[in-house]
Amino acid sequence: MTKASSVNWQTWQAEMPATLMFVVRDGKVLLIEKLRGIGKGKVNGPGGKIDPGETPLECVVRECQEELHITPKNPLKMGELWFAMSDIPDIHCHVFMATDYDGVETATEEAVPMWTAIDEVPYERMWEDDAHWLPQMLAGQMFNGRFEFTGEKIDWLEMHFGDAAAAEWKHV
Ligand SMILES: Nc1[nH]c(=O)nc2c1ncn2[C@H]1C[C@H](O)[C@@H](COP(=O)(O)OP(=O)(O)OP(=O)(O)O)O1
Repeated sequence: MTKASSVNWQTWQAEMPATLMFVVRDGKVLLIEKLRGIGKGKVNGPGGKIDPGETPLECVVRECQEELHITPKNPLKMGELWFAMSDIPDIHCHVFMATDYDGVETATEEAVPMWTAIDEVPYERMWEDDAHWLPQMLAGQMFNGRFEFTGEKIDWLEMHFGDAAAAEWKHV
């Protein structure tokens, strides 16, 4: 990106903390078609808003239980995403991966499960930022990313990958 960010990221604070989970097994990733909330109609991982008093890890497990009736085992934090939005609250999203889970993935009022080959992830049906970090995360890299959106379009972005990126997370 050539233009400068219009956000002061040193002082920026999100109005909404949130989470995402990507379960990966046998070369496939468990995505959802999201039926309500922010990003309704898009493909994403399960996840949602962090409740007051909840940790990101507690939230992502609860959201997987609510949305898909599964409990991910040993979730590993992989990244943080900072979204400065134009028309919805700014979001600080904690992204996790897991390779195993209890339960049977089940469609609910919130989500329809979609096992997808890692090389067939439908980025055109996802938030625009996902193509900037999900391939790298699925290849095992930790990351952080800052994005400015107007509506659902990215105006500016900055991504970092690797251990140095994890050192910049605002929350462990
Ligand atoms: N730019 C973006 N890219 C992305 O991949 N996920 C995003 C995103 N912006 C928001 N999300 C996700 C993160 C989180 O899982 C979700 C937060 O909104 P939701 O409305 O789904 O929260 P909840 O499931 O808690 O909502 P309700 O239960 O409907 O109140 O949206």
